[in-house]
Amino acid sequence: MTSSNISLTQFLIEEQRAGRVNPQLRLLIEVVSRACKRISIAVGKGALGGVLGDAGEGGQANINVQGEAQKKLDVLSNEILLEANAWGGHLAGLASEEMDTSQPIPDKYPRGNYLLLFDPLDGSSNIDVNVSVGTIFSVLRCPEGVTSPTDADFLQPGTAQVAAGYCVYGPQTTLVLTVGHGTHAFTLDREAGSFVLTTRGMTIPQETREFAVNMSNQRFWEAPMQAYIGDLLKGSEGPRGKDFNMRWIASMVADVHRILTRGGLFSYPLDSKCAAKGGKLRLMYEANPMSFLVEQAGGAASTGRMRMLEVTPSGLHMRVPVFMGSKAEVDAAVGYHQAHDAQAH
Ligand SMILES: O=P(O)(O)OC[C@H]1O[C@](O)(COP(=O)(O)O)[C@@H](O)[C@@H]1O
Ligand SMILES: [Mg+2]
Ligand SMILES: [Mg+2]
Repeated sequence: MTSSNISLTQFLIEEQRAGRVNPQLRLLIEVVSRACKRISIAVGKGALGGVLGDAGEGGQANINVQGEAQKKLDVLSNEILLEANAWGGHLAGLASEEMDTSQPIPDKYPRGNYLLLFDPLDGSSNIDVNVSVGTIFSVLRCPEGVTSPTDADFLQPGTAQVAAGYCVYGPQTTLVLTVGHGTHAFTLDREAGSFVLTTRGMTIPQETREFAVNMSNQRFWEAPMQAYIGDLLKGSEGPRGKDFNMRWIASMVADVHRILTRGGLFSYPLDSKCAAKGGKLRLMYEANPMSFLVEQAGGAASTGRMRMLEVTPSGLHMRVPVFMGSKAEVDAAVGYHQAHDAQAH
């Protein structure tokens, strides 16, 4: 990454002058980035901050709306994002992977025009073992005339997003952002306390020799996924004619960050364990914001059967199969699904 002297604040002012963000959206992104700084500090303290381990009392785990045991840092990150965004006047409502329903901004605060959705801490299983985790966020417009939004107001396709981003808490804390005009990376200068633009216009190579998937689920996958990965594993001796490498961090933010940096395919396909739920990853908090960032960097994102950003959400916590990254490789994976479905009819 090349360093610049442009802070996130300066970048957003430039974007505002160019007419690509308005003052309310600029404030929203600033507030989210400040919350990410606070989460980064909490993650960095680890055991010293008493933030590791499961949330809950008396040995009883807290189970969230996803049916998953919450980590202390899941709860803390959620609270940091809620608290930071409640009173600024830039939002009409918020929704989080960790909350059952959306929350309108309380009456005592001014309301803005935007809806914010987030996965406060992605890759929770990696928190306790000191492997990168992150925050993912998506911004939608509040429908015209709605002053107190309900869940239904959030059910907009990914194409309606006005901004999306993630912050990965790894060896460096990096915020990656799109407002619909390219995907840009900002690295946290820990001493100065500000995010500095380090890559303007991230670009994902079209071709790749690297894929990311949880291989332990192989026997639970659908036939087209079995066929696709089977051919990748045959390498130079198979129909793809080249050897592939595999990486799986099990933090979507970290896996997608690698792909935005050097290319690759990220996949969490449908499997028989998660089929009843529709998939593992969440459309509104994970798949849509990441798909927007990946498309803005020249990549592609699909469910395997349709463009991710065109999926009509049926619920706030809807889950979907995910394929994203280098365009030629996403197209290849989609091709296996199309061929299978065509044969089945
Ligand atoms: O443990 P698995 O099945 O490999 O799943 C890993 C995936 O689950 C996730 O951790 C889900 O996100 P949360 O940690 O926010 O629930 C993704 O980040 C990651 O890609
Ligand atoms: Mg997640
Ligand atoms: Mg999470």
